[in-house]
Amino acid sequence: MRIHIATDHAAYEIKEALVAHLQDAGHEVIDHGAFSYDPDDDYPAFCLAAAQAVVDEPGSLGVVLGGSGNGEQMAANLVDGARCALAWNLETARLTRAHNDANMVSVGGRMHSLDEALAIVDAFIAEPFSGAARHQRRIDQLAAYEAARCGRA
Ligand SMILES: O=C[C@H](O)[C@H](O)[C@H](O)COP(=O)(O)O
Repeated sequence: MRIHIATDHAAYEIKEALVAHLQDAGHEVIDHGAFSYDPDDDYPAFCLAAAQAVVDEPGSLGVVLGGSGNGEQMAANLVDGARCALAWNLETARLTRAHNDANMVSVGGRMHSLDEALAIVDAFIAEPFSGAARHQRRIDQLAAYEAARCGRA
């Protein structure tokens, strides 16, 4: 699977480990930054780029990392078509695929050990969307709002 990834300084080491982890698992990882450790960098540009890439490549998934994952999730969700959830354990990671068909996950690198963060991302990637009608109906309602807001409907 093609996976777009981004982080700011707060989870830079986790991103490096995650890229290697995902590549070892056979995924194609596209890194949208940060490309070096800079304690003063800002997450929006990295996360917006990753989210746009996910939307531009249906079937791909995205991972944004930061200290809490909060701002990274907010940034990603500003891109039309991005559905980014902040996952904070295995269950929230699985549920956002199964119920929300999330195409991106945000993880707070300061909230977890490295092993926990990797496991959260693994759980997110492994879980399929359930396809249940009630979940699709709700996703469609959000998409309709987004389309209207953007003048597409
Ligand atoms: O929501 C934002 C993220 O958690 C950032 O990674 C965090 O705010 C960065 O904080 P600082 O610049 O204090 O390292």
